[in-house]
Amino acid sequence: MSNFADAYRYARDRYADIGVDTEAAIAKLDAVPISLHCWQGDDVAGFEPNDGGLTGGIAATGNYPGAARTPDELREDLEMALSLLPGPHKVNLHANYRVGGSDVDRDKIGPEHFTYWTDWARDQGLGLDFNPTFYSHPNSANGYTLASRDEGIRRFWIEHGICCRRIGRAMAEATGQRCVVNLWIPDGEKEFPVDALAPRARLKDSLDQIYAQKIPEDLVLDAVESKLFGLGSESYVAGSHEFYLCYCMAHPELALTLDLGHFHPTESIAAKLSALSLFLNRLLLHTSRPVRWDSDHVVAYDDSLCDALREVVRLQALDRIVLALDYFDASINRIAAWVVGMRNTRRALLQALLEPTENLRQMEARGDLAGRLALLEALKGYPSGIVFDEYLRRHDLAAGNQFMAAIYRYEADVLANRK
Ligand SMILES: C[C@H](O)[C@H](O)[C@@H](O)C(=O)CO
Ligand SMILES: [Mn+2]
Repeated sequence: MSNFADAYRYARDRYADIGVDTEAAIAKLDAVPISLHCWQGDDVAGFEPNDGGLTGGIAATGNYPGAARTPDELREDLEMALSLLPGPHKVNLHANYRVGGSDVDRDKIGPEHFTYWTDWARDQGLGLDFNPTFYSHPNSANGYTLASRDEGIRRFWIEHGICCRRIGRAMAEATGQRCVVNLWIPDGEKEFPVDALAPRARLKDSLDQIYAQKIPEDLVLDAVESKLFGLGSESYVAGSHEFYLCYCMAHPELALTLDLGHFHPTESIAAKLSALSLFLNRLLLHTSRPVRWDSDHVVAYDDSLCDALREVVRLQALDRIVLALDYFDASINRIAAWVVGMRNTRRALLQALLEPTENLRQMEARGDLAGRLALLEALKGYPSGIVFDEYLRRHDLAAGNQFMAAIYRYEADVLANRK
């Protein structure tokens, strides 16, 4: 028997001793689709003519060579990354990644501008998620979109939001998988405004118009994403956590999006989930990693990620909390950024599925807090990594960082030619 098989047998038995079935955990893990964000592949540039570069208070720092420049190159890079990833995936697109339709602006885009992606996704057996793009456009230049005091600007962006839900529905119908349409706007200011209410009242009215048309939830799940600050909106964003939390309470068909980089560094997303899940039907987690600010670093296998996914599993909420990656690191090979971040996210989910949660709950209920502590601390030394390696092996994927060999080859053969 191989060392790997021996190692997995050992790990399986260790977990069995504490009442955890590693086979069941692997099966659950392999059923959870996680959304891979296209915008890591080209530094959030998109394919529209755009002299103004990336705006909206977000930044992709670094200039590692080989970023995708065309839809074909981005699709090729996505396929390369997906070939190194186990489990089901969706690809997350933004509206400014449309192909064709240069004669129309974002307030008039339609499903016909995304057939390049829907045809591809259907052939690849992938689901698609979608995002309206409320930045990197002349009509977002003054920092406001759906909360703008300029009614012409606000109308333009309301129409864009309505178009994008229609496109999301078409993506679901084309792929046979529900499309999550996540709305995030950059609207905000460097200094706290005297009238902080009016932009939020306008945002509420804009959202009411965008979500007026009901779309069956098996086709589209609408999500709204809060933020604490952005570059140039350090003191105030209209779409704050409180705003969207209240909006979702009033519109229970919506999902609230929590981006792990969108809160104060001391805030725990994990600690929020149980309270939110009592009142909201749906949540969307953007796995990201802030370093000092919302710096969108590649997701690391760290406490913030592991705690959040452990809570999702403890809440038995994998059917109600959707997972999507969101970061953009332009300082390293972008395929490696996708693979590291996605493997870490799935590995953290597996670790959560390998917890003897019911056993721990019973200890807690009978007041055996020492026993709970002892088991939780012991779990930190259990071989979840060996179980993940077995999961990779079952997908014909090498363990550890061996995937880098293929990425180095791809860089030499493909990326290096993008001059
Ligand atoms: C590109 C995404 O829409 C964006 O990253 C958003 O999800 C966000 O987190 C902005 O800070
Ligand atoms: Mn996000």
